[in-house]
Amino acid sequence: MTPTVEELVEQVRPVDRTAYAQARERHAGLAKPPGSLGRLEDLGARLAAIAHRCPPPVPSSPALVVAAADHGVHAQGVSDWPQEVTAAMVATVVSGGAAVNAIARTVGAQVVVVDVGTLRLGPVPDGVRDERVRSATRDLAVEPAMTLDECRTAIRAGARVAAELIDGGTDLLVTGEVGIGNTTASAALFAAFTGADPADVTGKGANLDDGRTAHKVDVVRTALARHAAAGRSGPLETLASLGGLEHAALVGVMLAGAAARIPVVVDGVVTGAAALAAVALAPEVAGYLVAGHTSAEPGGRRLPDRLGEPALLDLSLRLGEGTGALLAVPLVQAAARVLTDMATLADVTRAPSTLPGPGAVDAAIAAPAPLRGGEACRGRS
Ligand SMILES: O=C(O)c1ccc[n+]([C@@H]2O[C@H](COP(=O)([O-])O)[C@@H](O)[C@H]2O)c1
Ligand SMILES: Cc1cc2nc[nH]c2cc1C
Repeated sequence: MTPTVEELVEQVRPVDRTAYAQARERHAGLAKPPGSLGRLEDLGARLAAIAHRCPPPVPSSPALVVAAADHGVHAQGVSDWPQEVTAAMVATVVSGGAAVNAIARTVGAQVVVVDVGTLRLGPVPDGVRDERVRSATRDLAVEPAMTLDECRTAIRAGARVAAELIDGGTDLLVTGEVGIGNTTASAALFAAFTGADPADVTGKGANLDDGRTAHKVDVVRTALARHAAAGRSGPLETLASLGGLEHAALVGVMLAGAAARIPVVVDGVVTGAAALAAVALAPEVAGYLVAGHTSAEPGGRRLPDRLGEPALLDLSLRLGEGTGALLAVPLVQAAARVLTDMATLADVTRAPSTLPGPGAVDAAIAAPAPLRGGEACRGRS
């Protein structure tokens, strides 16, 4: 039985501050000037906190979950593309021809496509996980996009897919999505969860021109006013009112990953909007999320602030699918491997003859404070 949304929230425990501190201390004693691996050290310490152990395991089986759905708000003219492109891109991803497949092959990640609500007349194609809740959301500018039940069902579908992957050995979850019109829903979620003005978090999505982007801002504004007029509401109501079925499914992926103490890499503005909803539902989830890249879409630029750390990459990507998150996978693996594989300064002191410059190394490593011992975790012995 898939847990309820409340049970999923309940299963998320805080990350482990002790493992974090141990990793920080270990970093200080590794064979490098302290702090010289910069943000890779920050990430390594966070991975230890996520795994509740130091050193953290080196992720070897990353899996990307691409959640797909369509959007009723498309009727407002907020996208340059027909809705059929969503189903077409789902078929492309499952057949291996999308950008995300090229990157997944490069970084050795499994790709799982989950249809939670695309518009289609027939069955979903072979190879696509069929978790359709309904055929597209309602128009969020005029009414709640989902009922609470539909929203819960999509969250639980995402959690179920993630839990099955984790049972099968996945040790790093990567989030992705496809959904024509979903940058409008994402902008609405960013505005609702951060208090930002719609003009500051709404962009051209998949190449909308300037005039129609201004109209898109108005649509987001209308949706927020409608939602506000409906009265005070919690995170689930906000997600159901303004989000998409793929946002909800990705919330489920994030909750399940956090519950299993597995890092979850966030992609662009769409998965970022899902991350805001997940953190609003279960604040401890934030500790398990890694911002993979900064999307060029304006909302995406705000995500790192909300997660409390800069994204790992900024390559001006604005495609979605999970492309930027997947590109960050080797960084996550390297950050963990540094903590498991590197020699310590103490090891180096014991074997100075293996390093160049007779006497120079001894002198150089005499300068840093020696390991205090006891607290730092051990990597290779
Ligand atoms: O994730 C992002 O940062 C991102 C930024 C711009 C566009 N997208 C993708 O473009 C599609 C939505 O664009 P639009 O203009 O139809 O809202 C959807 O399939 C997303 O995957 C995604
Ligand atoms: C072609 C295309 C590919 C995509 N991949 C993710 N969103 C997309 C939107 C479009 C339009």
